[in-house]
Amino acid sequence: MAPRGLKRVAIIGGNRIPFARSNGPYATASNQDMFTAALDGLVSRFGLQGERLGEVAAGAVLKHSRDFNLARESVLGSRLSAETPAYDIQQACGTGLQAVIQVANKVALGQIDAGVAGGVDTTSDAPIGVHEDLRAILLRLNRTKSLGGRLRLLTRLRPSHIIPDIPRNAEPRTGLSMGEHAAITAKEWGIERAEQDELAALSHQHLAAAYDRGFFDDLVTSYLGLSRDQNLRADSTVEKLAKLKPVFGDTMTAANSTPLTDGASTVLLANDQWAKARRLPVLAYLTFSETAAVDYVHGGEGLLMAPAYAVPRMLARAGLTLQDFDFYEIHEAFASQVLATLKAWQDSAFAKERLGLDEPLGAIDRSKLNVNGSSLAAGHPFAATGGRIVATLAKLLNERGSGRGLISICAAGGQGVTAILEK
Ligand SMILES: CC(=O)CC(=O)SCCNC(=O)CCNC(=O)[C@H](O)C(C)(C)COP(=O)(O)OP(=O)(O)OC[C@H]1O[C@@H](n2cnc3c(N)ncnc32)[C@H](O)[C@@H]1OP(=O)(O)O
Repeated sequence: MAPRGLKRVAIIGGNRIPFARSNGPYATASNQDMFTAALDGLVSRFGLQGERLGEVAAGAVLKHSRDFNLARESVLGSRLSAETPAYDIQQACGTGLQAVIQVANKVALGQIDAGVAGGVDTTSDAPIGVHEDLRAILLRLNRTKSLGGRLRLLTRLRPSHIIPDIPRNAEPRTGLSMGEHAAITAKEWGIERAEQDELAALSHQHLAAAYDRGFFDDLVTSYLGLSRDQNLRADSTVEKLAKLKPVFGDTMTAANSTPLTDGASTVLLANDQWAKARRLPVLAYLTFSETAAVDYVHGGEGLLMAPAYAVPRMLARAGLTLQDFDFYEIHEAFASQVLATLKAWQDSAFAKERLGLDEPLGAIDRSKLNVNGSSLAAGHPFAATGGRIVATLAKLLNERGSGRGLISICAAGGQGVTAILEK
């Protein structure tokens, strides 16, 4: 069955709650609480009360088993029509952008007219598991009918069984944390401490300026007493950041690494006709996307370097160069990871040996990079970052009146999700 023709995918806008530092103001909020708040804020913003949308696609990187379909439960908790289908996806920190791409593809194919994509995460309410042996006993206990059998099982309980299984911010195949992996890449690419601190300080200064000029007034809904991203420190300067001690490798600190964060974001996507019928202006269009993965286990590539591969493939398909953009939104998992990616794109050997290209992609105009701040300042609630970036870039393009923006997000598991927005 062939589709009848592709439709343009319009980004109508986004809504998110301010991002909070882990174990801060959202410590008692669940993923479902936060995502419902972000979704319901989107409903208010765009008059979607009672609307039956094509679908809601969203996800969380860290999820309790009770949230087997977080997106659907959040729809039922929101003022969208209860007849809106919803499902969860997960691609680590690429989740939010991948959700946008999923919904966009269905809009493009004419399978749905409009949908919401989003993501949420909380490291304050991480899903703690129980000891494997205790789990086995509890499962058997649930199946055993006789009192004697149950009592016999209970005698197998040991004090060590109360040790919880807490999810680690680490790669299962290497045992190394994201920060430790990023530190290896930073060393390989010779990324200096000073340039990392400069990028981090700029992220804070840009985000603070954007809040001050009201840029986020129609993108961020106050929640649980927060009206701005809690991690934001407008007074961040390279001099202050230079004083912090390294936490990963020799150059990465708490300021040039993202903090553990809680938060949620949503984006409304639609075809032109749907938007026009509701008199909703289009901010920008999603025109291309690409996902890549690298073999960081055996292939000698850095864990967070997959966007360095996804972007050239996407540019080739779009017939564009790296310089053909007005804005670059490169997720700041770590300052060193952004800088390593930019350096790789300028490197002749990387172009030839890793990308199979004759020439490197070249440098970008750094004044176009993360102009309203990014994850180092806003924080990084893993699955919520993609929605934050898409909504921010769409609004930037709308403000400019025309242009093109590149989104690049690295993800755990050696993956990268990228996209192009145009006005
Ligand atoms: C997951 C994916 O798929 C892909 C990705 O995105 S990978 C990224 C995933 N994210 C991560 O791995 C999170 C990494 N971050 C962490 O683990 C932790 O935040 C961390 C270990 C880096 C730091 O944790 P911490 O020590 O609790 O940080 P915190 O106490 O806030 O800060 C340490 C110090 O730096 C200071 N500091 C932090 N930012 C600052 C700033 N902008 N200006 C001035 N000082 C600052 C703090 O004030 C604090 O100072 P004191 O010790 O004097 O109080």
